[in-house]
Amino acid sequence: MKKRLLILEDGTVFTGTAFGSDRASQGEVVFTTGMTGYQESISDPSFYGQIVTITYPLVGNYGINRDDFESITPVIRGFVVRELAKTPSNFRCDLTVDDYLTSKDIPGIEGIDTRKLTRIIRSKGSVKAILTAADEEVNVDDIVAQLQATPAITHHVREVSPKAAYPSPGRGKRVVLIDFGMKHGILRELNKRDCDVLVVPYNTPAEEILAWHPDGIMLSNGPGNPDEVPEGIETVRNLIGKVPMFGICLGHQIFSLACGAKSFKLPFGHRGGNHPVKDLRTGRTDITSQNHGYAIDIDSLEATDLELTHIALNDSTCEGVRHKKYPIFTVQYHPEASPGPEDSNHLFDEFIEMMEAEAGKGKQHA
Ligand SMILES: NC(=O)CC[C@H](N)C(=O)O
Repeated sequence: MKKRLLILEDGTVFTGTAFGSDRASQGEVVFTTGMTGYQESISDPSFYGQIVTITYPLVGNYGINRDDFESITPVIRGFVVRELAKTPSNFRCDLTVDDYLTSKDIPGIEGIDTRKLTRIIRSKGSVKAILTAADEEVNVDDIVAQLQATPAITHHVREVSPKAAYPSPGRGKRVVLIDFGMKHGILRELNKRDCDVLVVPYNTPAEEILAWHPDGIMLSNGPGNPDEVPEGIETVRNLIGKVPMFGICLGHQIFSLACGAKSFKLPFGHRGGNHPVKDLRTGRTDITSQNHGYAIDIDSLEATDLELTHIALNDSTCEGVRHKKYPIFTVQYHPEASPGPEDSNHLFDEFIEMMEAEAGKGKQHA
């Protein structure tokens, strides 16, 4: 068994056992509190550039299966667990996490104190780290200096958004889905409702989108800082008021920025399948799936046409908004919830109803 090190920019060194790829890797370490759903997390493009640690102590016990991927190519920089199951047992299991990560050239480390790691992230905030072999030549001071000098990764969305548009046909509502690094779950939910979906790259101009005569626009999740997606913000700004919209996570942030709101980086993010969110209009609390490091500043909504609709009950940050004049709503959490609870799945039905209501208005005017 090969030894591997996880070295943090504050100088903390964790020594564990290597699995997955043999290469060294660098990224921002983030923790997620989901007790299951590691396959969906590994393949969620919103984790681009990040080393993911799971707080639940045993990971991999049902293996990797054919059906639960959220994207074709996983883009995490590393995977950190307390204990990795070597002999998964599940009727859907195709291969082990170790074999899967090896095939995708992603390094992992197991046998480290993931609680300690999580407490460091919670108290220090965003932490850069490197995963490397435990050789004699490793000079921790040099690595720490290198980590501290490395600028944060930018342009995440460009790396994960498709290069060209493609259809996912249906007979129902025509939806243009702007893919900022989409989880497949979003497409799955639209397909389930028979939507005629056209998936387009993040930098598709508004005129091109409108030329498809969509009934609605879906803004996907995606990685990185929403302020670094000016093309997306511009496109969305030019679509407001022209067609109903529904946004999720990065899509929610980009829409809010397009309306004049501001975003900020959360101290350590919201990641997991157990985050309570309150709908301020109904008083109902949903348990939600989340994966975000940024949030929209609630105070900045005042100068916009947006109404705050949802808040996180753990830290009272913004979890959803609605446009005061146009049929547009967006949420910071994941109603497509893979992995996670399905409490908020009804939002996709509301999107369909919103498109139907808008189409009805068009007929009355005709
Ligand atoms: N899942 C997402 O879309 C994440 C949005 C954004 N990248 C954030 O971290 O806040």
